[in-house]
Amino acid sequence: MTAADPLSDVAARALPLLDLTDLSEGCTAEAVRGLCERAQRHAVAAVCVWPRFVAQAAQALAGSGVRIATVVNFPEGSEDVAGTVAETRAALADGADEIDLVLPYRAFLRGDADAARAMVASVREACGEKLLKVILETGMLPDAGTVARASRLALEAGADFLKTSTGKTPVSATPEAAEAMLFTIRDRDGARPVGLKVSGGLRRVEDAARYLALADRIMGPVWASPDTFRIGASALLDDLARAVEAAA
Ligand SMILES: O=C[C@H](O)COP(=O)(O)O
Repeated sequence: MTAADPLSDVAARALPLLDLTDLSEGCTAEAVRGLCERAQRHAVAAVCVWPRFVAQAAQALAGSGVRIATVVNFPEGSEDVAGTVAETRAALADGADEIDLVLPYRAFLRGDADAARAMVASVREACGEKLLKVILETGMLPDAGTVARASRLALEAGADFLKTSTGKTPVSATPEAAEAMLFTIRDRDGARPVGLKVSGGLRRVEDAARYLALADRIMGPVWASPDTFRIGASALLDDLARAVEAAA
């Protein structure tokens, strides 16, 4: 994917990679019903909803191929391990396929890497075979070197995906952070497949194009698939759908 690719091609490629998200404070069962309908209509990768809506989404999307993601230790990253593990187990029991865990990034920044590692390892264990994405909250990390260190910690503790942001801080995904995460994924030891989810503040098809181009450049043009690359967004679907429809 390059800057010269038509936006309709970008959008067609991005739709099956989308984690269609509603993590708004005032989210309602009615909003989740609409979210699930749109997710199914556009065959996105997953919906990402608050834990209290997982059972509803799992029921609405049963047999559709759209996966159910939810968030734990979200958005502050400061819950305790036992509570976060309990939250994870409850979400899985309700039908979650994927857990998006906020790294205790404040502890990590204070130098308490052990606390951050223990959280990821404990939730990894609770997840079993289910997908674990670890949100680094890169907008709160001071530089690319710190993003790379947090990425390595999360991968070593068992993350299946690195994810940039909660969407709740002033700075969300940036190309610089995504690049540092992709380099860490590419250069890690071991053959276990690992993916990247860019999230937070992505609104336009051009945003998707920028991150897909980055993934293609660093990981190669056939790497990005729903198993390795997701775009988490609450307000991107309409622009993607418009671009696809405009070309039809
Ligand atoms: O996990 C994804 C983010 O919460 C979505 O952020 P957004 O509302 O800025 O798209």
